[in-house]
Amino acid sequence: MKTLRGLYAITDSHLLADGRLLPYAEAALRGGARLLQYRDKSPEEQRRLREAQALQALCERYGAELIINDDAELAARLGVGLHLGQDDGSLSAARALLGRQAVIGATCHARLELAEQAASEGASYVAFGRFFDSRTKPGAPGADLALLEQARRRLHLPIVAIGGVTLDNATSLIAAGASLVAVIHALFAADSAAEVERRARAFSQLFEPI
Ligand SMILES: Cc1ncc(COP(=O)(O)OP(=O)(O)O)c(N)n1
Ligand SMILES: Cc1nc(C(=O)O)sc1CCOP(=O)(O)O
Ligand SMILES: [Mg+2]
Repeated sequence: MKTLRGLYAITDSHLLADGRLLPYAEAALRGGARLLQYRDKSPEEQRRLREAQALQALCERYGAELIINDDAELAARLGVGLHLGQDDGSLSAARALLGRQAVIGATCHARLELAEQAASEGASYVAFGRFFDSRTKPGAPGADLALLEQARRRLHLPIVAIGGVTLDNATSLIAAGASLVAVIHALFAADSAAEVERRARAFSQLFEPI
């Protein structure tokens, strides 16, 4: 399995509509994103399959991990990773379905006990959030930096920080213990693929030793 550290780019069906999904996702990968999550809530199975396959090919080209949001069957069909929220089905069942090597992540909001549970069920990483005001998910429960510090001490898994992450606040999350920062708006709400690449590179550089 690849090292789970760095920028975690998450697609958004509104920001990446009108032909932007693949060029903007590729720009994020070119800028150094290590994980790319396909997050599309639509019921259009055929389109979702086609898009996920195209993203899989891109991730392979750039040595990154593709993670499917919510949909264990699609992840199993492609043989890629999966992210599950608290209401998205059983993590143990997903681990059994996808096998030992798959990257499987779990949303833990601001609750360490959920992270410990996820770890015991075979999660590869745990995600905490929302740390800041989020344009994408304004109603997500809040989390703070003290939680990240506590999680770093208690858990032995990569920790993802999500929710309103920007180039201005990501350093505080990394310093508090985040192994990955997951970003939608501050990465993909951009006028060009070149700008997405510039932002992705800037996020990625925050993880480099000085
Ligand atoms: C990396 C990461 N962290 C958290 C989430 C949120 O998952 P969930 O609570 O299931 O909400 P939706 O994204 O499905 O709306 C995530 N997707 N990725
Ligand atoms: C999908 C998601 N989950 C969250 C959580 O707290 O679990 S916050 C969030 C949205 C992240 O998007 P942005 O970078 O635009 O804030
Ligand atoms: Mg979900």
